[in-house]
Amino acid sequence: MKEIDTEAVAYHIRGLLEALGDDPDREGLKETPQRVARMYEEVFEGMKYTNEEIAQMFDKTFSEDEEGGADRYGDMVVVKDIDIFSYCEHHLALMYDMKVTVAYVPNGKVIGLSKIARIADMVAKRLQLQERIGTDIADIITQVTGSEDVAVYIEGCHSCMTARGIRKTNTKTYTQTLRGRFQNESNGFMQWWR
Ligand SMILES: Nc1nc2c(ncn2[C@@H]2O[C@H](COP(=O)(O)OP(=O)(O)OP(=O)(O)O)[C@@H](O)[C@H]2O)c(=O)[nH]1
Ligand SMILES: [Zn+2]
Repeated sequence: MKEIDTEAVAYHIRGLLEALGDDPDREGLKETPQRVARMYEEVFEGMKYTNEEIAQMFDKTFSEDEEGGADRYGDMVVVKDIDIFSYCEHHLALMYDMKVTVAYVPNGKVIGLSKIARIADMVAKRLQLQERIGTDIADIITQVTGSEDVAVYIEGCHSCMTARGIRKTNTKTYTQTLRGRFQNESNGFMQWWR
């Protein structure tokens, strides 16, 4: 774990306000550097942790006996429409209206359902690519459950594409990460997408 240097963030936000030609000492901006630093500490919390540390943090699994032996039948667990926000690493711009669907086939251990949403939340709280949010979630689910059969489907809007640049306000991006048996048998998963 590493801390975010909030003092340095505040210092640089002040410099940014100056660079934009504004007066960081005027009434409305006086508190802004500290406020932004506190906000960044919250929205970039995931930058404090590696994927391994996030896996340890949310390693709440149950053995198959307790859960009725779902894995004996190769049953799939799907948690659908986890809503997240993230920030694109190219523009520091918001990714919004994002929904994540995670599926996996338990391999002796099932993970607490809320932990799947917590993992998605935490990896989104980084400077990200939509593609990498998917691979980060899949890596962590595999580490926690020991299952290689993981799929992650993400839809999202990128403000760097909607509010500026190409300005395609209705455009959504869809990404999928398919691991293990989902690479060959993804049909059963795909019916959960929408
Ligand atoms: N693959 C991927 N690309 C992204 C993501 N978020 C933003 N981008 C893209 O990153 C690219 C950066 O391109 P650049 O040409 O360096 O930046 P730019 O001049 O601002 O590009 P425009 O957005 O086309 O104006 C753009 O095409 C963005 O749309 C993401 O999550 N995944
Ligand atoms: Zn961007």
